[in-house]
Amino acid sequence: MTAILDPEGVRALDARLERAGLLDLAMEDAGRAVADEAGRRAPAGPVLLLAGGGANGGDAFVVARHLLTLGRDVRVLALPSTHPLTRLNRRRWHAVGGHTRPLTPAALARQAGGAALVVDGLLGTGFRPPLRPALAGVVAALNAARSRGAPVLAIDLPSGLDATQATVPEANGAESSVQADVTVTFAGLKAALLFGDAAARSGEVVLAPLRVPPAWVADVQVAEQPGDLDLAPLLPQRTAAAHKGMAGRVWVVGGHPGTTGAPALAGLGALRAGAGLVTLHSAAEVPLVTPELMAQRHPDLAAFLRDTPAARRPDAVAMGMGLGPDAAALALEVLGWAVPTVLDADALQPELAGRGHAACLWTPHPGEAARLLGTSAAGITRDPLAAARALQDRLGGVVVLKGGPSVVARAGELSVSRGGHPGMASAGMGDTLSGVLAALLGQGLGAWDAARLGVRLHARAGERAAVRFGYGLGATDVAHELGGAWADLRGT
Ligand SMILES: NC(=O)C1=CN([C@@H]2O[C@H](COP(=O)(O)OP(=O)(O)OC[C@H]3O[C@@H](n4cnc5c(N)ncnc54)[C@H](O)[C@@H]3O)[C@@H](O)[C@H]2O)[C@@H](O)CC1
Ligand SMILES: Nc1ncnc2c1ncn2[C@@H]1O[C@H](COP(=O)(O)OP(=O)(O)O)[C@@H](O)[C@H]1O
Repeated sequence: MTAILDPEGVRALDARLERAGLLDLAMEDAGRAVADEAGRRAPAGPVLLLAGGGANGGDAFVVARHLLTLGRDVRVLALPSTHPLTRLNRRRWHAVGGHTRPLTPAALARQAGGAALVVDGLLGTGFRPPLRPALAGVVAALNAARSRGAPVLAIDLPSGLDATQATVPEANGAESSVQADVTVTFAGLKAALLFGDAAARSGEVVLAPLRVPPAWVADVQVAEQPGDLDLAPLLPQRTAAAHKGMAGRVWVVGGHPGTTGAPALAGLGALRAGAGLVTLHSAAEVPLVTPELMAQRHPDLAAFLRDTPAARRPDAVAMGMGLGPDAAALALEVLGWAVPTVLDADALQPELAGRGHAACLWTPHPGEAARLLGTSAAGITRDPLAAARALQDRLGGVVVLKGGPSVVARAGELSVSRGGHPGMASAGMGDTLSGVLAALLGQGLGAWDAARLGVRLHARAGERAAVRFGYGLGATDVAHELGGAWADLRGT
């Protein structure tokens, strides 16, 4: 399980390290991890380090000392600092024979010329946008050096990114953040390293754990990112005596004239994620994508749902895909059954807020999330963790805010998925996910576990299918890889 930290959490962790007399050692650990990565990335040639005034700059001085003691050609350009540990590590750097020159855009441009690697230790989690103009010139000079061929390694976070934001802060059209090739981050991931344009600025992300009790990090995390090893135990198990009635009866309620493919894709997702019996209920004629699915057309879908006796209700429902304008009323009918239910697409309506139950799983993409919260999609994607928290507050149950990566939220807890493929940005992909989630609910998982496992299975299936289809990936291709994704997780 990997922690996701925000600046407040980092400050709390720092305070705890300080009380324990371990902060100096944490900076030493951090700098050593960066020096190791720098050695791997650039085994020979000069290394240029840029040190800012805060602890991020202190890390840079530790890196410089370690590389120097390994016999490397090391140059340091630094801003003045009042930070005690940064000053301490600057003295240690000088004590081993190192030199420091003042950091200016011109000095950077000169020194970066022959560098095998430039290490960005200007700003980390302590940075608050907007970037001051004096540093904007340095950031621009660093990006220019990179475009002339010098690879850039960022310490903790590329300078100029706000650790909590998926967007790159703006600064009057000037370069506002560093473009890194690799970022070595400490103790836990930061949201900026995971989401949106900010993540694209970070390059490859390497996590360097600090040697502290894991509970110290868990105590301050804002979210977690489970690994496949964490999720594998959630996979439903069957004995040889299993029969279809034990593997979950799933209903898909969706489709409307003109949007009949969506429920079919959800049905396929449910089938491939192990549902024993999948029935599509629709007001329209749904295409038969595979004969294992049963499809029932109801001229009056509302009456059919209303008249379904408790004994005939399924183990789980996925509803909303292509369901059309009556979706909210139909959803209210199904919510009254208190059966585990995935609400997607047209069933994601603001009037359903507060009408759900604990076994509801809401699966908005950013556009639907914006409709539910009365905000813009840009507002949602800027801070997906905050958006997922707000959606869960509003809707209750469990929320999957879809994206690459998706965020799963339940009361007081956030989980960020990993993996997937940009080829999954294609129509119908979310319909398949709804089916997967309903299948897991139908096999007895709770909404939180079904969401975390289902999102990962779907993402893994996408990774597998992308090997063949790349950006031409279709939702059915992903559905057909679900069995392989399941086997991958079981084999971890
Ligand atoms: N607990 C942890 O996770 C650890 C964190 N460490 C390092 O500590 C860093 C955080 O250190 P700090 O809190 O000192 O903060 P930073 O070093 O990230 O930033 C503070 C510096 O940025 C400047 N600054 C802030 N806003 C600015 C703006 N708008 N324009 C220009 N300059 C601005 C400040 O004047 C100050 O010099 C982390 O990113 C990481 O590199 C490591 O030392 C190891 C332990
Ligand atoms: N770039 C990406 N990386 C990983 N997964 C992605 C990416 N883009 C989309 N996805 C996944 O694909 C699905 C898209 O869902 P959605 O937008 O609801 O599609 P639709 O409404 O067409 O069915 C979500 O599960 C999302 O997490």
